[in-house]
Amino acid sequence: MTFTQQLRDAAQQNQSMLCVGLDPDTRRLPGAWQGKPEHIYDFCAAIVDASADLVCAFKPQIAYFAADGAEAQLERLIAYIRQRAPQVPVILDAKRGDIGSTATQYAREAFDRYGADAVTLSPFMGFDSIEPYLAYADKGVFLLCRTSNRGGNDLQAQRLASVMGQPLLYEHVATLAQNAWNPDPAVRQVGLVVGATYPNEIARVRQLAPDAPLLIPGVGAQGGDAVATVQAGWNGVGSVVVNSSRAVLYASAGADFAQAARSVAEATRQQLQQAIPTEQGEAETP
Ligand SMILES: O=c1ccn([C@@H]2O[C@H](COP(=O)(O)O)[C@@H](O)[C@H]2O)c(=O)[nH]1
Repeated sequence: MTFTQQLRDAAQQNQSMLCVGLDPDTRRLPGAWQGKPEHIYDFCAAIVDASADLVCAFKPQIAYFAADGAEAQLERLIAYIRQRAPQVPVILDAKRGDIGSTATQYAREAFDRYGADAVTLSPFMGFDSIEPYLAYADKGVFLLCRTSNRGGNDLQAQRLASVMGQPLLYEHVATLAQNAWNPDPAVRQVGLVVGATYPNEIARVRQLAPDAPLLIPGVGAQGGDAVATVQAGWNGVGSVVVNSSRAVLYASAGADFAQAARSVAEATRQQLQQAIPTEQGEAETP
């Protein structure tokens, strides 16, 4: 099954556009686990248990595991998600980008070692840095397009004088993902990352890439507007995957952390679903 289909099925089954981000900061682990990297897996597995029926994807951020030498726990966690929630795809947030020979190794890391279903990539080094990932036909990639941080403007909002129509850089990335960098439109392996903090840009990206899956971080801790995000990104065709990490993970620092995480995830899921334009409200979640 293709990644896009897997995403659609999970969204449909759980009636959800919510992706829970797994960003385990050891300083914020609950109770006796605080400051103990050996409990990263336990914490994330409890979050998975608490939210598996509420999400369309999980997104582990590799930095939080690698910084503590916890890669083995990340492998274990993804294997656990497979077993606990086989219908829910895993997007490895690694933001890789390198020449083809090195990208081949990064692709092996994401897909063979960790068993992720998709990975985030920087498009900065061009199509040959993306190609090794596309060789895995059933996997997906999300290219950084208009990121959620303010500094994203430094490059992504620059106008490209050399390209016909003079688009902004992020618009050019969206157009590439929709066309030239999307070798098999039927499979649609290439999605885009757009920040929930920039709804106008989400709408523009959706216009340029109507059927690309959009991974949209920035609701919750970064203050992005969940309703505006769905209104901008939803067209009934391309998947909308809205990530929230810290707001869910650290909803409580106490023994009730998993229940509190579930409550926030459930409220966010509902808010996103209710924002689907009414004439399509009962339609299949793409
Ligand atoms: O533009 C981007 C791209 C990726 N991220 C990642 O998403 C989560 C957001 O975490 P929150 O706690 O919900 O703010 C995090 O892993 C980032 O690395 C992003 O925020 N913006």
